[in-house]
Amino acid sequence: MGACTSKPHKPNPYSSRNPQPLPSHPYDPSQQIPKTPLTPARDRKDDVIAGKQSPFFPFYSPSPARFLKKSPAPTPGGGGSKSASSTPRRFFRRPFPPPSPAKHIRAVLARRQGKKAASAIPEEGEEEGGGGAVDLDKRFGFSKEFTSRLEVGEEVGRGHFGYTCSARFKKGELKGQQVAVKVIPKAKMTTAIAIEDVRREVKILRALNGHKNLVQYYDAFEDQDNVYIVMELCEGGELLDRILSKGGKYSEDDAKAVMVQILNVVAFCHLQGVVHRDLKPENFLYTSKDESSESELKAIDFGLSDFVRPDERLNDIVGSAYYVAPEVLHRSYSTEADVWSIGVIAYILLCGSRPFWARTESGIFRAVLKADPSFDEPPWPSLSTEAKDFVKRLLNKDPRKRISAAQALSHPWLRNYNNVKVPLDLLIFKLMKIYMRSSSLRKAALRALSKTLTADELYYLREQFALLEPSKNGSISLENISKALMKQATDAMKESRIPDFLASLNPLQYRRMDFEEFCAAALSVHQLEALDRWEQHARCAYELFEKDGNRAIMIEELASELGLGPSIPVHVVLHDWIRHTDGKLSFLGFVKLLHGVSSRSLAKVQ
Ligand SMILES: Nc1ncnc2c1ncn2[C@@H]1O[C@H](COP(=O)(O)OP(=O)(O)OP(=O)(O)O)[C@@H](O)[C@H]1O
Ligand SMILES: [Ca+2]
Ligand SMILES: [Ca+2]
Repeated sequence: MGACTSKPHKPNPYSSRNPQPLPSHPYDPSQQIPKTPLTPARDRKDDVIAGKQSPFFPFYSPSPARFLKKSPAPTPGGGGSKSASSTPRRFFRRPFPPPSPAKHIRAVLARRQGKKAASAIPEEGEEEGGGGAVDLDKRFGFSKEFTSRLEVGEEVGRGHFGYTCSARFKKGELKGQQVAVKVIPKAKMTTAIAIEDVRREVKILRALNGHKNLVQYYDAFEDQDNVYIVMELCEGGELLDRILSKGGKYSEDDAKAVMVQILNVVAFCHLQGVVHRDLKPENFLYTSKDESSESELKAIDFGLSDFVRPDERLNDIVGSAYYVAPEVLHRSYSTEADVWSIGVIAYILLCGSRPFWARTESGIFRAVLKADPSFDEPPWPSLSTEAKDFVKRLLNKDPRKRISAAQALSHPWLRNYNNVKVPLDLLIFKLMKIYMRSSSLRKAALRALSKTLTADELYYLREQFALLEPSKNGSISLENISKALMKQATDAMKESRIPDFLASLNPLQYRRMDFEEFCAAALSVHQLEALDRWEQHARCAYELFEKDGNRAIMIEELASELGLGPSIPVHVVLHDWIRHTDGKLSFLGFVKLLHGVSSRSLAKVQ
């Protein structure tokens, strides 16, 4: 057992001598999360230490989608919305309570603690170390020399899965170096999933080491009782505490400074094929307490993170309720889910309250799925149009319409802030892959659409094209793409199979692509569709297409383009899309063609 746990004044809350009290009725879906006033971190941590009733440990895990099936439960104080599409905010004269520590979704805890049903809920203390955990292999292959290498100091923080102490290397080349050690008790790892999570947390930290906004990883150790993750000590505290100390409101410039750092590290993770899945202000730490200095923000806690292949959708429900994206609740998501969480953080920074709030977990989920966050109440009317547009684009409920982290850094609200550099975005390669597999007809339609892009919209594409270092004649090939990716490669890219994905861009091996074609290939039709001016774009593009690309087509040709199988009566479905007079595409057909094969049928092809 690490020295951390033997400190008499800081008892280990994970020890069976100090069990977390269970909720009085774990089944009660309306169980209230206690109202959370402006709570300094110290108090809430002390609450846990003192063994008071914790709102963080609901032990029952009903299907997180169950709220979709039943009518919304009325919630006291008007916190729940009566109509599915109304935001609970409208029932409040005052803003929501200020942000407070986020709770993990029940399903996360249940899966990781091995609770299959309510009847499986153990008595207090039963879960600690024993039960089903006996035959689990809890060997990680980490060094066993923790106590000889490090001297442990004060506790500096804690979460559900671990607690963190300051420490110092006793010997070796890092001798004297102050570090942080996250201690994860093996007794808490009662399922294979929990063990795998810890294994992956270390693997990801190790692979991603080196980004300036990601906590630096030094080493991992283990003994009989714990896993120890040794990393850089961030002395400036959690972003959440900074938000609370500022009364929940940041100036736009202060919010930009936070956003740029968060987006930088998240864009980097996404390029590596890592999705964090638990982005919240508690999981960003400042390196120093000094607000005026160069204190940097660091992402921590990759405990729920995973590798995701470019074409893959994840399905396990993971995260913290206030920050969880709608598609996570629908069990089909990828890196865009992190961008949603960043949107929630941005909303909180700018106005001081949460965009989706209710007293119960199911109430929060309903709001996330159905409610539109308010941008009408103060201080929103006094904030810049760009700031509002930025937050709205992050909080688009459709992940295909949501902008990526790299795109967020090129949004007008941020693009001129402090020499922001737009990083390479995997999204362009995903879109290029679909483009290359499209028919010449769809390519022509996309080309027409790309000609309608405004200078503002072209900014991101220009930046991405420049990152691919085109040749002197202004074109790129597969080699440019692989070089640009290799420059950024870490071990994580292998895990997330990005090299395999690159092979799908093989047609570019034999030809080059100029900027004009690149725009057609890398533009996102779904994202453009989310803009107010979409109709204009599409009409204008259709006119251009009429001049250059429209031709009489066979219904079968269009059906195959759209991935419609022979069992579907294509004549009936597609009739509206073809002009009767000349057999060419109608406007509706043109728009359908722009969208191309639906992602579902594309997944089948792969
Ligand atoms: N490198 C660090 N430097 C300083 N403090 C840290 C560091 N890493 C973690 N902490 C503190 O410890 C707390 C818990 O760490 P972490 O979030 O990794 O644990 P967790 O159990 O996985 O949390 P969660 O409940 O969010 O899943 C952090 O919120 C932070 O206050
Ligand atoms: Ca955490
Ligand atoms: Ca965690």
